[in-house]
Amino acid sequence: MDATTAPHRIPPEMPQYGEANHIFEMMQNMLEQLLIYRPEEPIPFMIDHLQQNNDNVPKIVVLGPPAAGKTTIAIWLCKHLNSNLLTTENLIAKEFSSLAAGARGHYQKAKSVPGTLLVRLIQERLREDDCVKRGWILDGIPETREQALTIQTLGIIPRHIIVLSAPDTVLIERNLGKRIDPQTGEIYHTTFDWPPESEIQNRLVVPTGILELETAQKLLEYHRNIVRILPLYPKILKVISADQPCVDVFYQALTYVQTNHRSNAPFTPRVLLCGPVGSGKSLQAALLAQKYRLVNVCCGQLLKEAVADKSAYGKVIQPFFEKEMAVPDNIVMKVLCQRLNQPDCIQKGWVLHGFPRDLDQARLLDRADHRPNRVFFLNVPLDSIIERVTLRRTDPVTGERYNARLLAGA
Ligand SMILES: Nc1nc2c(ncn2[C@@H]2O[C@H](COP(=O)(O)OP(=O)(O)OP(=O)(O)O)[C@@H](O)[C@H]2O)c(=O)[nH]1
Ligand SMILES: Nc1ncnc2c1ncn2[C@@H]1O[C@H](COP(=O)(O)OP(=O)(O)O)[C@@H](O)[C@H]1O
Repeated sequence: MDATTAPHRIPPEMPQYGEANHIFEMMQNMLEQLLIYRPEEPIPFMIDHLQQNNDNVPKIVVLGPPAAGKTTIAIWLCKHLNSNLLTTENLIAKEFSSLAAGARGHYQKAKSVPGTLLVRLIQERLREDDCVKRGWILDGIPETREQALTIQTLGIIPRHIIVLSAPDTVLIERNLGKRIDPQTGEIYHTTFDWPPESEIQNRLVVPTGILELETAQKLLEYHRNIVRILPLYPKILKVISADQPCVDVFYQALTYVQTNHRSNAPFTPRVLLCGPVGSGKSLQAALLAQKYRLVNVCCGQLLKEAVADKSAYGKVIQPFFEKEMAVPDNIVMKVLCQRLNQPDCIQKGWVLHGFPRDLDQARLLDRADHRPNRVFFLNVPLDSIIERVTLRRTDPVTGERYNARLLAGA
């Protein structure tokens, strides 16, 4: 094959650098902001965007019916993630803001704020330094599809959306026990979350809007709106049952908001299967290689092939095989790297098993820039291992491995 038609050899360090530094996601976020804001001067805008370096700060929305625990969970997430809580109440309470003053007027009259005004308040708040640097958590906003669409067009794109859910009857009952600490804004409950300190107990107040009929009306409004909002966020939302202890809801929410979504970045799987002898590494490797068109790299097999081919490395390895001694790590690494550096492994990706077998070998693999991006440990009880290995049969012609019990049953 002449040089002009040979596949371009992509050094493995290129895709690995892109993955390790999330270059694709960084460029994708910047492109998104450019298209949303369409700045007159794109280059200064991009420089400013990159200097903000806030692609990975929390950008969370907590939705749910009344009494589901939105505010409770949002407050706990804010504390844990050191981020900023945005609620209708604290947005309109903002001082020295004509927008907020206008919104307070509406809220005092109708106990609600017009959607367009609320979204402008959010936009104003998110431009502030603390939200840019430490992210934000929106509690119960957007309330309608129209608000969600306006928020999106303003470039306010959440990274995670938590949707709490619980039966209406549970929520109506639960809301009756809601109590608020007027000093700290903390939320408690007469049954599920009563403060131990008598000083706090004595100053708790009963919030408005928690009576059965009021909660039932809010539930109707919520159910009417939520079914029109959720389709706008197909890939970034998680529904969590709020009909369980607060702490359990919180940890499920925290786990979710701390995961990164699968990005559209080009991804070359470099899979490592670890596990004791007989745990099924070879079998799973063959299945993964077939399903995802990966190169199946069995370290033991590579060494045997080198010896069988009488290659330069094979001649060095053979004496170790004959004496049934472990082949030195540096020689194993040379054979392995020779295989992993081949175009098929770089372009298709690989599933490696039988190496590393210890920490020194793992460090050698890491230093050789063949870092796996998916690692699985096959954990099998000892008695199963013993049964499998004793029942293992290998086809001397193909090298295929079988289980005598499964063969007998075949
Ligand atoms: N029941 C059962 N048997 C399995 C499974 N995976 C593998 N085996 C059998 O267990 C034996 C060992 O499987 P292998 O895939 O060779 O295990 P391995 O981890 O590659 O073993 P080594 O290469 O020696 O470390 C074979 O006889 C397989 O047929 C499994 O998931 N369930
Ligand atoms: N998972 C839960 N189990 C029991 N009570 C809860 C739970 N989540 C919240 N609460 C209580 O229910 C009441 C309403 O919680 P709140 O966070 O204000 O809900 P929302 O903001 O969704 O209206 C509060 O008294 C709170 O302590």
